[in-house]
Amino acid sequence: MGKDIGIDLGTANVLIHVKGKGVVLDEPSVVAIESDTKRVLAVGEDARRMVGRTPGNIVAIRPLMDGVIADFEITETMLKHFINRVGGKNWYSHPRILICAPTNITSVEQKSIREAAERSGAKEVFMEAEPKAAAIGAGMDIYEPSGNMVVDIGGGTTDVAVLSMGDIVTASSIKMAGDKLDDAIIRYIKTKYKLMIGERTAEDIKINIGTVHPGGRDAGMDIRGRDMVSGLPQTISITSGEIQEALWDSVSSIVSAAKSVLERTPPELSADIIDRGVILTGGGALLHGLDELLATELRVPVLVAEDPMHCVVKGTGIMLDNLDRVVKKKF
Ligand SMILES: Nc1ncnc2c1ncn2[C@@H]1O[C@H](COP(=O)(O)OP(=O)(O)OP(=O)(O)O)[C@@H](O)[C@H]1O
Repeated sequence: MGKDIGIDLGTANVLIHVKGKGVVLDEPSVVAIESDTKRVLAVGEDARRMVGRTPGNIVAIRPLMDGVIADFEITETMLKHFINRVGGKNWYSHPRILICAPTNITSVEQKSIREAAERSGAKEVFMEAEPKAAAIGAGMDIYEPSGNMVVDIGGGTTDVAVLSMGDIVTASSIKMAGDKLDDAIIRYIKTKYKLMIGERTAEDIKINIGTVHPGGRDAGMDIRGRDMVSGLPQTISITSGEIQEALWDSVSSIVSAAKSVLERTPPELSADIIDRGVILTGGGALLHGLDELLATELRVPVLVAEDPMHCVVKGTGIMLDNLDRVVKKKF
């Protein structure tokens, strides 16, 4: 008998839940390949360490971009690799797979996610909207007739949704999330200091000293990059205040997306959201000060879910228990 598995196929990370076992895999969505032979050299964390550090004939690819598949073959290779790793020799037959996707992707994009899962060995593929899985994984009771609002900020997309009676009432999905915040930091440092830094450094800055709440954090960091004028390596010091400035425009789009969903929400459900608060999930929920900024802007309580990066995959795990009943094959 095959086991059912739930997959959070994210732009930044892939997480897999195996029914009866829990979350068994949490790896970056990166594949390193030799460009001339197309041979796969590493997948996941091993490949991530190579990002920005590969010699000419090796490329470290992130096959998903903005929440959707950018490179189909590499996504399939990556999924197969991860599914085999968690199943090992124990897959007696092909598993049923529940996989999540952002809410506003096109039917072609949906089809390509489904096909990648099918070609990775699934017997049957079920798809579910990411914010629904996130809300369930965050412990919200979305099956009651009351309003629950979730903001899931990943690497590629921010998905905002109000859910009631098991379904999405209003939603918005924007291609503004962790990756674009890193890009904003790269651009800021390039413009202000004429210093080129890599994606990994930008992410480290965001996590270690970044904030979006005025005066919320007062930290500093020495960073290294390549001076654009001399072409030589250089070290500079930056502060949390500068990163807040760098992130301002990008974070404003996340705030606007959340506002627009609230504005379209029926008043009874809005009243429930005032009582229960908005729940933040995804890695972006950990961005320093985002909860406070959203609470100020939306004028409702905002809470970060426990273990926000695991909410979607945990949600798939809970839905696996009732796969035939609660999940549609299409959404
Ligand atoms: N402490 C932190 N502060 C700010 N951002 C963080 C922190 N920890 C992780 N992140 C960011 O969270 C993002 C990854 O989150 P997550 O794994 O939820 O995304 P994903 O599910 O792969 O993406 P998507 O749902 O968009 O496809 C990355 O951009 C990462 O930089």
